[in-house]
Amino acid sequence: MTILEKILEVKRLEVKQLLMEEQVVSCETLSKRASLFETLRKSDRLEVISEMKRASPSKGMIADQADPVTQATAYERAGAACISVLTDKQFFKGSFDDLTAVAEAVQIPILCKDFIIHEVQIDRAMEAKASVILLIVAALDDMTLQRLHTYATGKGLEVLVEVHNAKELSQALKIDAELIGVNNRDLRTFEVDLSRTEEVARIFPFNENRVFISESGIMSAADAKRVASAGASAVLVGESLMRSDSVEDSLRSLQVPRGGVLL
Ligand SMILES: O=C(O)c1ccccc1NCC(=O)[C@H](O)[C@H](O)COP(=O)(O)O
Repeated sequence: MTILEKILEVKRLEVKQLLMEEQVVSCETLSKRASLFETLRKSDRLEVISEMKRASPSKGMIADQADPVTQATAYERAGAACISVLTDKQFFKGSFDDLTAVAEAVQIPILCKDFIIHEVQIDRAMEAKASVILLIVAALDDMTLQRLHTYATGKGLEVLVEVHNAKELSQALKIDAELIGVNNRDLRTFEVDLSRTEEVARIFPFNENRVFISESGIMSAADAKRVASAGASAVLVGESLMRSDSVEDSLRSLQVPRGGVLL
């Protein structure tokens, strides 16, 4: 069984639990935050979606003592476009309390980074004050991807649709995703390869209705320049910022000029 399959098994149990508890209220209003899509579309530098990441299946413990609010406020001061908060407990040592604490401490968009397979998790993310959710194409069949995308956008949330190859990109394009992220990490083998971003960028139909984001494995300004010149508008960065002794300087060093297609 791959790690993704294991994670999804746990998520199915969490969904059952959430549906039984009937505690999640379906929120109809969103806290007012800037649109991540508009921020990325208008920017002429590579923007950073910086992640609160204590641990991961591939690296084990990364920063067990990290305080989400301290981390998030440093990210915001350094000009992050968005803060991604891992909310999964079992594999990433995150929580919805982390998400809410971060959302209450900063003004910028907040991404709920979890493995969403059901509407009730979208309600949970919204209740915890997320303004963006993640949908991973590899975790969903076409119909569920479409249904969850429609559900989330209908509630005013933005959706980052994560792909890993050309086939998944075509699935993301079919649902008119605006925020499309290429994960450089293979979620089945953990192998990280920035050439994933370059390969998908070659066939990415750049236009003003969608932005291209490079996710995972960005460790340096050189990595940032590499994916920016492939056409990325933003990078999603966790580990290297969590391990940095100077979070703000590290984040700023990734905000390189956009090298790709400016629309
Ligand atoms: O990070 C992992 O080990 C992992 C394993 C299985 C599924 C997802 C995983 N990570 C989620 C992410 O996408 C990353 O946290 C995010 O892109 C940041 O990556 P990095 O900068 O390499 O920490």
